[in-house]
Amino acid sequence: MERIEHRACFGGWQDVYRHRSEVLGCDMTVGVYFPPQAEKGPCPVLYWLSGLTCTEQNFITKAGAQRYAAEHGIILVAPDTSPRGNDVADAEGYDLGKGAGFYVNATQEPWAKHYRMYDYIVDELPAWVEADPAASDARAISGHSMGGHGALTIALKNPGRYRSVSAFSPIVAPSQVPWGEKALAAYLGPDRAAWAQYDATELVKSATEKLPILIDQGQADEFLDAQLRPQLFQAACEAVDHPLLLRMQPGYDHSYYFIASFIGEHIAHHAAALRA
Ligand SMILES: N[C@@H](CCC(=O)N[C@@H](CSC=O)C(=O)NCC(=O)O)C(=O)O
Repeated sequence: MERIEHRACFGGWQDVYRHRSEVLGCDMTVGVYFPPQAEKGPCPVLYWLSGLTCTEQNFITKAGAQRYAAEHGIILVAPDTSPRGNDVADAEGYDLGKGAGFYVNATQEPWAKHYRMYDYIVDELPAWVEADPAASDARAISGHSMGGHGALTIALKNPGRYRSVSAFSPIVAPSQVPWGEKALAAYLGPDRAAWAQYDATELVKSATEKLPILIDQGQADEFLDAQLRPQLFQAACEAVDHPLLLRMQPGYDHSYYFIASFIGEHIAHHAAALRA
């Protein structure tokens, strides 16, 4: 493990690490923000999953989350969005391959060898983070777009593992939209039954834990109707009485300006659960 960035930020430290991932079979970069409270004892951790085309840099440089993490004493962990390296498979286009891991364990060639982002986020990354005495095992998860899909599906599939979950502009029904159909077909094959295990709108129907979900969605989001379709998830939640607060925010698009505008409220939402 190597620390490759170390910058003072709101009384704490914004670091970036490179570490070996055995699950992914490559080196990975991860942004970790340590709030000032981490110098005095273990702090809870919010895992942030970024969207298509992102690395760890997008969130740590654009969201402005560190100010709120410092207020609430929360460690922020922002991993890269796919395996990386010259021997890792890739594809034309921004929505498949590197930068587009979709937080699944691929079963199809040429992806299966490295594209195991689900196991990386659920198991390997927390084990690495929590080996640091500054981090406790109280976890929350959030993300944006493809990362919102990751946060929702991972929380729904792992009852008891996360104290809270939220998402910005998530892909809530990947089996029903072009981004998801392309990625799930490539990574999991043509059998749509396999896709359901990574589709929040399907998973919520049988969720055993009623973890309240906070979603913010911009009404001026350029991907809203074609790729995101939050109403599909809202209807599924209503059908099974799963607690969901879906906030449609007038004027906001899909960008990090939107995330920066509401990240403080999301971190307060997570802090209430993590510090309860
Ligand atoms: N038009 C873009 C499409 C990629 C894009 O918008 N990526 C979003 C996430 S979309 C869903 O996962 C993003 O977070 N971009 C990084 C940023 O800093 O804004 C393109 O063609 O690249």
